[in-house]
Amino acid sequence: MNEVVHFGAGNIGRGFIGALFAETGYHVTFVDIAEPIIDALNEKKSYVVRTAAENQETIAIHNVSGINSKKNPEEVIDAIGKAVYVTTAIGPKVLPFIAPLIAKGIAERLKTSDQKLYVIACENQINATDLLKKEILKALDKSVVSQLDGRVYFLNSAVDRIVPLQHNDELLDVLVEDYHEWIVESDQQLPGVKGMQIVPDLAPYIERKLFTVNTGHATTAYLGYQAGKEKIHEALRDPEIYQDVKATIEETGAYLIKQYGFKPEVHEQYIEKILHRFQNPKLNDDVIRVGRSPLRKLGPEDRLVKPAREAEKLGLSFAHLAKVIAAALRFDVTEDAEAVKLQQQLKEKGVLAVLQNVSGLDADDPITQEAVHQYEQSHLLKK
Ligand SMILES: NC(=O)c1ccc[n+]([C@@H]2O[C@H](COP(=O)([O-])OP(=O)(O)OC[C@H]3O[C@@H](n4cnc5c(N)ncnc54)[C@H](O)[C@@H]3O)[C@@H](O)[C@H]2O)c1
Ligand SMILES: O=P(O)(O)OC[C@@H](O)[C@@H](O)[C@H](O)[C@H](O)CO
Repeated sequence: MNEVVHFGAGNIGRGFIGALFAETGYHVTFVDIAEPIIDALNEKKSYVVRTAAENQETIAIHNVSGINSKKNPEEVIDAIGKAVYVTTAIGPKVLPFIAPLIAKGIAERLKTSDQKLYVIACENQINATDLLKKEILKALDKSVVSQLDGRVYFLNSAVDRIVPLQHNDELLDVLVEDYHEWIVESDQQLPGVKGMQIVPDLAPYIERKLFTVNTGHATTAYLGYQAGKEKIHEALRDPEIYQDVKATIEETGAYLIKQYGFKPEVHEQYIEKILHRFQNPKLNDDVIRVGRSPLRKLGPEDRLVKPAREAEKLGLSFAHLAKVIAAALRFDVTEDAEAVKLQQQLKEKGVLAVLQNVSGLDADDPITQEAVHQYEQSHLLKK
């Protein structure tokens, strides 16, 4: 049986990427640091994925196991030696921490195997695999780096499936939406995986996904949080929030259409489909999950600031995006380490310094000015 090593046995790992591999017929070794999940994987060797849909589908996932990378890194190195794919879904900021172990696995593998290995980061970040590759290369000797060509391939990808926080009776089971899309950039055929789509140029796909699904999601979360909503579908029941979310992804849409030549009517259908997905009450998705890690989401290349800057460059509207940037600054969730850091920085340094340091936005940038204006307005609103 062909082998896959997947880092991150969390919601997307078990509910999407790992599940697709297992359904295709691969054995999936999940690598994680969450002991209970790894123990349960090794004990049960299976779990169930259920779709949050009217006609619920129940998919039994078999041929899975786990390795705790903190306790047994040498087992991870062995598993990489036998794998066809190494994939990740752990969050982009964690990639640099797992890269040295993947590098060790690759170095050992190259001593004995000529089989091709495909490395794919499945994270919500543009070119996440490039980032992982850079970190892996840093950890490898030059003599090993020179052997990678034609043997180890690093492929960027875009992943789309909403998997909320889980509240199931069984620890490993996962509730997911039925919609899913996994697009991998490659100029050659890859060993088959059910549901994986291969394209020669990922840019239009990843930007369309990140700047529509994730921009719209973040907008719902941050405006929803400000309005005291707990759930994404509840936030969208508020007509004002719904209008703001739609207007924000119309702004990113105008940029995407101009940049990539998407047909406006087709893009409009894409937007409508996404709004429909967000409103699924069976997902019961939390505002706090979707708004998580606001420092990452306010980053210069992420879902809010990047499309605002692109719109600005093209002379398009960015007022709604600026409003969401302001709302993100109000995300004050004590369980979220980045939200705590953000609020601390706002208190100590002020909003202009935060927008400069976190988002790379200068004080005299019209996006900054609009965001600061909205930030002050939202303060008045809150009181
Ligand atoms: N949940 C979604 O709807 C969704 C959809 C598309 C993409 N994504 C992306 O997928 C990635 C994972 O998201 P998620 O929702 O599955 O998160 P999650 O928190 O459910 O899963 C992440 C897993 O990574 C593990 N992990 C953390 N640090 C680790 C380390 N050093 N070594 C090994 N494992 C480690 C955690 O223990 C956890 O099990 C993120 O980049 C996210 O943006 C999520
Ligand atoms: O995972 P994040 O924190 O980058 O973003 C939160 C959600 O928007 C995200 O997980 C979506 O559910 C997902 O990207 C849908 O494909």
